[in-house]
Amino acid sequence: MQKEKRPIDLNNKVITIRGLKKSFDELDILRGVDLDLHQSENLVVLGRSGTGKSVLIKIISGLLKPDEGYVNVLGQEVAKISGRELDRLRMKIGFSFQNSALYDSMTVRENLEFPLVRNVRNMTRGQTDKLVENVLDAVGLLRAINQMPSELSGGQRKRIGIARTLILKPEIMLYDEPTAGLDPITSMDINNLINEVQERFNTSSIIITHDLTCARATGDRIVMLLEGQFQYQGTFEEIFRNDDPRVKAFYNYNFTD
Ligand SMILES: Nc1ncnc2c1ncn2[C@@H]1O[C@H](COP(=O)(O)OP(=O)(O)OP(=O)(O)O)[C@@H](O)[C@H]1O
Repeated sequence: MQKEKRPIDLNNKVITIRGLKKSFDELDILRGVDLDLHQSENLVVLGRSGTGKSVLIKIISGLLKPDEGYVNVLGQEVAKISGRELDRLRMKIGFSFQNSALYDSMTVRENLEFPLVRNVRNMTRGQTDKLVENVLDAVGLLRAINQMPSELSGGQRKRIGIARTLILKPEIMLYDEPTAGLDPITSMDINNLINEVQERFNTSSIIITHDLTCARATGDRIVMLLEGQFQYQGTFEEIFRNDDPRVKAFYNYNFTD
């Protein structure tokens, strides 16, 4: 299902990237990437495996250094800030990884408290409980508060992973393959959740995927990474109206047997 169009404030950017290049040995992965993420926008980055989508996310979050180019996140140039500033910046970025990376020996409640204990000082028991319940409610899993991750389905674990990220009230969400390994119905639930998070928490998000159903359902705007650069951008319809055989192949791979 196509996402309903939302008004985007083009003057309010939370990420600006210009001329980003990154190579590993002789392999040129990103060859001059330009990207803007606007406030409260869901931006989908589409690309085949190995095109550098994860590398891009790592550069945005300061885990990898660019070889060339300008990367500004929430007003700070990532390559130029100190380690401490980078830590503070990372607190404003929520990551939803492919595997939800929950601690199996902890209950859902303990998993959600973990980032608070590590990052926020002087919280009372009552404040902690309230935050945990609030994010669990946001992902529709309040009832799972005392369960162990092993008792949950893949989709539920994914939701708890997203709740754990939301607990620190991130301004930017980075979703890496949010629907990977999930069945179509559970995937649709996660797509809806991504949109609900956008509405409820006013986050700006980058959604990395090669699942076109996810792209269509969540993306206010879609960019396509081909051969190290964003070659096309627009709405889902605008991108796939294109005659470029590489774009057509991507579409056919997703929607035909
Ligand atoms: N730290 C690294 N050292 C060397 N090569 C790397 C490193 N990180 C990524 N690469 C290479 O960069 C390329 C892009 O990797 P990346 O993980 O960004 O792909 P991707 O688009 O996210 O793919 P997928 O959809 O399969 O996750 C790959 O060829 C990978 O081997």
